[in-house]
Amino acid sequence: MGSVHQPNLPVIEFSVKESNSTTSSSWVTKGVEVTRALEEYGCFIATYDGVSQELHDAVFLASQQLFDLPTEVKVLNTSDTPAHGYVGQIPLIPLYEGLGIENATTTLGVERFTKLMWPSGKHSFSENVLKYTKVVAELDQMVMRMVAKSYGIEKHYDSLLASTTYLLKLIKYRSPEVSDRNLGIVPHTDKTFMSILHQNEVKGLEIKTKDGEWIEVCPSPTSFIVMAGDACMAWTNGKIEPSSHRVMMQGDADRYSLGLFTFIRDLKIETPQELVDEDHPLQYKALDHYKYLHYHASDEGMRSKFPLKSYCGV
Ligand SMILES: O=C(O)CCC(=O)C(=O)O
Ligand SMILES: [Fe+2]
Repeated sequence: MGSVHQPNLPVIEFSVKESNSTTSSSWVTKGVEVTRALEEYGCFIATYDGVSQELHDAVFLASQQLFDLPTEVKVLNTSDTPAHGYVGQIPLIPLYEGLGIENATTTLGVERFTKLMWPSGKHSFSENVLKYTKVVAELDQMVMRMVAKSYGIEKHYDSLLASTTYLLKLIKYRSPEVSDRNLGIVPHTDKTFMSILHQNEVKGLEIKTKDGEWIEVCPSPTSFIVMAGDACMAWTNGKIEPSSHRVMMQGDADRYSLGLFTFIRDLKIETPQELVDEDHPLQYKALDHYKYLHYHASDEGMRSKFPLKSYCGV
């Protein structure tokens, strides 16, 4: 190892204060930086002051309490959409357990979930989760507005934003026993529009660069991994390509992570004309995001090496 070159992901600083200064020159410059990072790596590290240390600790504690519930309770979290409900006890990835909260930036969505898990109520869970999702959704919207502005497609982003829904995925990886493989989650790209990941103090997330190297992402309470999903690739005519990532577990501590995922509902995702020309012909037909999620979970979709292309490639 020793001299092996370890590339780093770009780190870009964000502040809640910035979300309204969308015309300042520093905002525009940052937008160019963000877009370049997404084009080059499919993701970047955002440092963000929106989640205080206190809120960080509170949501990870809430997550721990959630996973401590009996399996019979956790499986009550079902969904019509693949991988949006409870996922666990999968032989290929025995360390992994995930629970999804749909409409996670709304009081209704979060309270519905809380009631399902704690029928007699657990106000602190709803309160902290909602605080977290709202402030991280602001980061998502800042990033996407910057990308849209730098491509000159802001008005198209406005209509996408109006149809954006947020799924909060709470994830636990138990520490591997001697007989376990240490694979936490298999290499994959996200089927989302965008994903924002956050991990507790236990590392494990690895991201593959275009050169095929795996980069470890160091956990920090103020760092978020902003990552493009397949739907973003279709929207940007392939300019932004999602990165493959996986989780590898080591040591004897359990790992908790949070993913705030965006999906586009009730609107077909169409590549803006501004991104299509003779040198950049249209790559993807208009995409129904939820139908794509079902396709991806079908036998045909699972067999496909590149499901986005087999589903809606031109
Ligand atoms: O746990 C992590 O850090 C990554 C989770 C992930 O990649 C996913 O849920 O799609
Ligand atoms: Fe992922």
